[in-house]
Amino acid sequence: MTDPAIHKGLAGVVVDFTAVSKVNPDTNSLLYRGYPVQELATKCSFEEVAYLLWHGELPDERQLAEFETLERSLRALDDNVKRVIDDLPLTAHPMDVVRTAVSVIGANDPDASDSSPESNLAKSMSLLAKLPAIVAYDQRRRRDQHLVEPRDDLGYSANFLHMTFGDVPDLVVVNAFDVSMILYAEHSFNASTFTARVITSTLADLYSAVVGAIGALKGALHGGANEAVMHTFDEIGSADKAAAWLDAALAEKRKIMGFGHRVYKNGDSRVPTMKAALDTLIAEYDAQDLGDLYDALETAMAERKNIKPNLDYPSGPAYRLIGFDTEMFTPLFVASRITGWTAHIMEQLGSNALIRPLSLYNGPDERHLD
Ligand SMILES: CC(=O)SCCNC(=O)CCNC(=O)[C@H](O)C(C)(C)COP(=O)(O)OP(=O)(O)OC[C@H]1O[C@@H](n2cnc3c(N)ncnc32)[C@H](O)[C@@H]1OP(=O)(O)O
Ligand SMILES: O=C([O-])CC(=O)C(=O)O
Repeated sequence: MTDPAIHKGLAGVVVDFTAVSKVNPDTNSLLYRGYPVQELATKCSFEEVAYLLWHGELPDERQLAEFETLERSLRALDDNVKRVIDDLPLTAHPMDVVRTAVSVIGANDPDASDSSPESNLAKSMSLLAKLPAIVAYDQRRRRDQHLVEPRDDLGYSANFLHMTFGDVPDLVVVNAFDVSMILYAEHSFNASTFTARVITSTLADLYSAVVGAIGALKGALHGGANEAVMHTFDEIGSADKAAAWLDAALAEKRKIMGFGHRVYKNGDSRVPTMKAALDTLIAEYDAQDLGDLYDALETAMAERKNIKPNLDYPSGPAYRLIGFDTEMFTPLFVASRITGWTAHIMEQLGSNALIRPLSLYNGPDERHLD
């Protein structure tokens, strides 16, 4: 009997249907519930996109107003969550802080194990509303600054920046941030979403699935790359050093963070939109040096490896310009991706099958104790 084929990393394996999003590398497109993400990024708010991902349709005026009112009412952090964050050392990575905070919220929810669609939607909304407060609180405590309370007269992104920096930046900055939130929201069966679906498939609760997804997103091959891109930029220093730096890095067989993708082999569909948002920030902050470095590394990588940037490449420098510390970048991804993760958790539960693949044993032959 021949051995079954092994699909290392599940590359190329189709494991289920999804109606949440469609990633098409042939047309270099990404649809959320049928809508091109570029159109959503220019015409919709992050709140409308969250509604779309959860409900399958964009909200009408009344539905959006209700959604916004509810989201704004849930933004404040409970004291028990703040206390747990306060007790975590500053040596803890912010992703560990977010992961722990979500776990605490879950442990304090008396309805944690109610997996009805209504309850899971309510939990998803609560996490969507609270994640900005968690990220902002952690960013501020690392800067020895006090908590800034949420404002319910502001939209999601403006309030997120207000809670982080103590004021609302120019509209161009809020818009660029909102675009990044929309682009990061959903991407089919990526590693963190698949993790959430695996955990959900055991009938564990939504919080457990989200905590697991945060763990999967932390890695540098996935969400952690937006932070790693900035470390690369800091290591290189300036545009004129990019090509030599890249040659040395490739000679050492290093992976260049923010480049390459498991599904897209000819460029990430989201990059042009995020690069345009980055360009508005470069103009706003008069940061052409950063833009030059971005272009120089991208060009050198294309020449040497013909590998294109993924979404983390423009997002990292955008978050730097907005003012976030580098290690806060992946938690920003969490704040956005909570929408996609929870949409998939609800979809998985809607037609569940335990996810349990097979493996081919290659250990010692059967043997026995004397
Ligand atoms: C939002 C996101 O999560 S997007 C992904 C973010 N992650 C990163 O930016 C990390 C850097 N990129 C990578 O490590 C990879 O491109 C991945 C993990 C994203 C995709 O990996 P895979 O689909 O497994 O591709 P794989 O690693 O097999 O790459 C194919 C070839 O391209 C090379 N390659 C791919 N990406 C890179 C890179 N960023 N730097 C250098 N070489 C690369 C590989 O070394 C390999 O070369 P080889 O055939 O000579 O061995
Ligand atoms: O799809 C992937 O493998 C990774 C990615 O781009 C994402 O999760 O946004």
